[in-house]
Amino acid sequence: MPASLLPFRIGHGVDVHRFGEGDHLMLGGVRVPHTSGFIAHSDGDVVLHAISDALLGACALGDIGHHFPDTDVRWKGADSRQLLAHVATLVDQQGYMIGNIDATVIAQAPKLAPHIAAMRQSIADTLALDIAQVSVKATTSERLGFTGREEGIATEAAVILLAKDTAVRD
Ligand SMILES: C[C@@](CO)(OP(=O)(O)O)[C@H](O)COP(=O)(O)OP(=O)(O)OC[C@H]1O[C@@H](n2ccc(N)nc2=O)[C@H](O)[C@@H]1O
Repeated sequence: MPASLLPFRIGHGVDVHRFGEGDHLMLGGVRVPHTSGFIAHSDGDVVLHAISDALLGACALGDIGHHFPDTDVRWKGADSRQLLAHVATLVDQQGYMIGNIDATVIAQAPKLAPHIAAMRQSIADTLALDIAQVSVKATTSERLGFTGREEGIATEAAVILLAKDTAVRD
């Protein structure tokens, strides 16, 4: 079966950002106060980047670095919700709609539980999804590795896409 006719496509994305100067982090489109910022060309939103990479991966369209090079001045300080929204249009152009998203933030700090609901809503709003289609979780790495040493934050995301011509409608 040609890949373009697959009724479902899954994708997986990963992103990492190193802590640097600053007093907040952008995570899932939400401003989270912290003792550091991210070192990044854009706003460094590692959650939205991992989700964007998962959506691009599901469509075999490469990765965010290919679509939004960190050498392109257009993305300097960019709100990563713009990047995610653009990726969503690429998914739509491929004939797919987003089924659901599950992102896991790997961070020793800051405590993200208070911000999860806002992240889910921000992602759902950006992608015109119901919040029930968007999951965001957080976990520590038990103080192991670069995340455990609070050198940065990683995020992994999984998505499933449904072919629009086969998606079950209400
Ligand atoms: C979002 C943006 C916006 O400019 O920058 P940041 O705000 O994160 O800095 C970029 O899209 C962030 O792209 P991202 O993909 O995370 O950056 P990197 O990890 O540095 O990879 C940049 C490019 O190099 C390629 N790459 C990466 C690692 C590797 N061993 N070989 C490669 O060829 C990747 O395919 C990617 O297209």
